[in-house]
Amino acid sequence: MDTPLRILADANIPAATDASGALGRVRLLPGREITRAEAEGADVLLVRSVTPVDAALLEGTPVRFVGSATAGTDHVDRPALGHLGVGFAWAPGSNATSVVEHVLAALLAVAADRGEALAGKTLGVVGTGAVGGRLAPRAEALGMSIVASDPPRAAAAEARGEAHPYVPLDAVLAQTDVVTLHTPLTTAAESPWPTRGLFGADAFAAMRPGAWFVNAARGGVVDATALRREAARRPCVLDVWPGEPTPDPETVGLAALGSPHVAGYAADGKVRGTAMLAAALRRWLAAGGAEAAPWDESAALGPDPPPVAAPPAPGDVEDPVAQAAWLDALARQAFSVRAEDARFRAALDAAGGAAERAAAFADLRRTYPARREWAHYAVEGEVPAPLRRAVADGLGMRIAG
Ligand SMILES: O=C(O)[C@H](O)[C@H](O)COP(=O)(O)O
Repeated sequence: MDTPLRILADANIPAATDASGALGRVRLLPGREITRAEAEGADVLLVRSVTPVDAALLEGTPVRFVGSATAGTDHVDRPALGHLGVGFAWAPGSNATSVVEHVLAALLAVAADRGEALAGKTLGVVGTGAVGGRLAPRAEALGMSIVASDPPRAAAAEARGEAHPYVPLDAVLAQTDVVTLHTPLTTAAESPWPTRGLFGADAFAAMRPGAWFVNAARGGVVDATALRREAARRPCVLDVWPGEPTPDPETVGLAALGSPHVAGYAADGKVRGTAMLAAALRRWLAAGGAEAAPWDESAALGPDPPPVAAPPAPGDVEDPVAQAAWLDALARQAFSVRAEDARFRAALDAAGGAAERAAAFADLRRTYPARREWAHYAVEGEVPAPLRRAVADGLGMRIAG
């Protein structure tokens, strides 16, 4: 290519310049400022979830390739991109482990704060893709039993004549102590099983009284009015919100734990997303005859974090309530959902109107403290035998010695 490729990237994509700088000239902008006027000066767009990508953004611009460093693609009109002949890549699964660990940290925190056990509870997993599929075995290792609903996977298995473990959503809601959402956000035009507004008054009414509710998928899967009512009735862990980036202040106030759509923000997951896009962009360029050396992402992540310390053994190591408290005390050394919740509430409380709240929401995400996936943590000290499986396979931390 004679003139350098003009790559316009969301400044919130870590190492975007390192990953793609060898391919062209990289310019960084906040995702919400990637407008049509900016796209007119770009050949390639690299975005995250806050940039709506559609014909209005791209038609008539030089953009020939769009990469989204995200697992979800509901901000991208993929048929429009196909129609315009614009290449597209995204990063499915890149941050799944991060979301799983946010959810596990939150479940342990809620259990510990309520003086309840996690072991022995039933977890209803709604959607068993990259996140739900990884969450289930880890929650099982914490002693939870799993009931899952996934209509697309159930239908595919049935079409192949295969048995499957899925039950209808109503059965999940009726049978479980905790319901956690891990679906994509889809409309009826996109899927026979649309999820937009899936959780309204009826779905909540079908849940057990007092059952916990977790949403780290997309805010639009849940109806805002129903959610506000439920947040007053049951422990709700909310990382995503109807109406993002301006969540309803009352719902925030009522939530057991809240955060600004950062469940997937472990550094490992974000860098993995960058690497997936960089590889896809290289493949796209190679198809047009331009080869470039692969990007080595290892330098983008620092060394492993320091070890975490096994808390003192509980008096009764077989007591599931004490076990949840012990696991929470261990997990929170790596990553504190309570600290994130406090930071979130303080920033939103300090913000005035909707515009200020939206700015605060974006700022919280931009300045999210560094977090690593738990596989990078070694646990030092004595891990009581009944908790070893929960630490190794549930939290996924390494037991030293
Ligand atoms: O879809 C995803 O990958 C996640 O929701 C991701 O964490 C969104 O983050 P953003 O692109 O908005 O920074």
